[in-house]
Amino acid sequence: MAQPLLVSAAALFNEQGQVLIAKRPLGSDQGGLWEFPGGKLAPYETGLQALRREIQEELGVEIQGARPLIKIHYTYPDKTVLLDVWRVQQFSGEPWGKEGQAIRWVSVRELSQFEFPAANRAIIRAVQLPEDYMITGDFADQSEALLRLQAALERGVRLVQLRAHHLDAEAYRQLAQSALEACKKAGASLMLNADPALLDQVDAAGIHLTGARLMAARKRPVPVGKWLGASCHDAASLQQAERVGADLVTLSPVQATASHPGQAALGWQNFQNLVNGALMPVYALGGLGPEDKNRVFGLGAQGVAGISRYW
Ligand SMILES: Nc1nc2c([nH]c(=O)n2[C@H]2C[C@H](O)[C@@H](COP(=O)(O)OP(=O)(O)OP(=O)(O)O)O2)c(=O)[nH]1
Ligand SMILES: [Mg+2]
Repeated sequence: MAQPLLVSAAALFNEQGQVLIAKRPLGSDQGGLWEFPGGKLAPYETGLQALRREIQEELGVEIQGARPLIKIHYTYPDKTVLLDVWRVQQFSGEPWGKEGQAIRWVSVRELSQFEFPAANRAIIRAVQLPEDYMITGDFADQSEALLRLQAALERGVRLVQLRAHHLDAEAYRQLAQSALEACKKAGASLMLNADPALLDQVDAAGIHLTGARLMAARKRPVPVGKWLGASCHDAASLQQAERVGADLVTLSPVQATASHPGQAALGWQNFQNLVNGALMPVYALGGLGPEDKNRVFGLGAQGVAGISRYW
């Protein structure tokens, strides 16, 4: 296969948390579609060097701080691109369309309303999703679960998976309804680790499929506009997640954990190789906490998911 075209691009954020998008000129590749500004690496440039140069050339701003957001290897009918996307929150200068292109600041929610090249689907998810994904752990009763949830929301958690395999369907539904109210008040998204049909009764952000539900799914089990998450452990489950249109996945166990004794750990090298082949944001799960985020960003992951260190 031909070498992929190496491209660096920036998700540039302003202080209001809006992200900058630019319109590709008509007549260019993917012309007329919106994009994250950036461009092709010159020979011998690193991704970050190309990013700095392209953002200066296209927007007239100087990047002061950037971290890896997501890498997407995507094959179009005529070419394969490797898009190396960075999250840029510190820069100097006021961006303007130096090459005559239209630019706009939009909220991350609004991003879904603009037309982007096909490779950008996963990038948009990565821009919209937070760095931490809390999975609920043990609790004695509903009130303890809600207290722990409330405390986590106050610590800043914005994506929560309600995992409670010991509850029957009715007890789970009741807890999910209360958890949803708490999450909505905090501006957080709630993922139900449950039968996708429960979304008809509990208007949560989405469904997180267990490994077994993922492998049994034939098509995307949730409507557009809801998130679909899935638990992956290897290349086959990542491929299946891609096939059913998952928006995000957890990949585990990166390290051995007390909650899943006896499961062999992937280790960092396998984790990185699997993330490189994934076409959606990947959360590292298994024995990790917030202090591991910088390491996992460097390996191409969205962030860290966890029970023990978050619950
Ligand atoms: N910059 C950017 N390119 C994208 C995005 N999504 C996507 O599929 N691409 C593709 C389109 C192009 O084939 C390639 C980027 O090339 P480019 O045209 O921006 O390269 P460049 O800025 O160096 O442009 P030029 O010097 O060739 O005019 O990656 C995106 O969000 N941003
Ligand atoms: Mg460009």
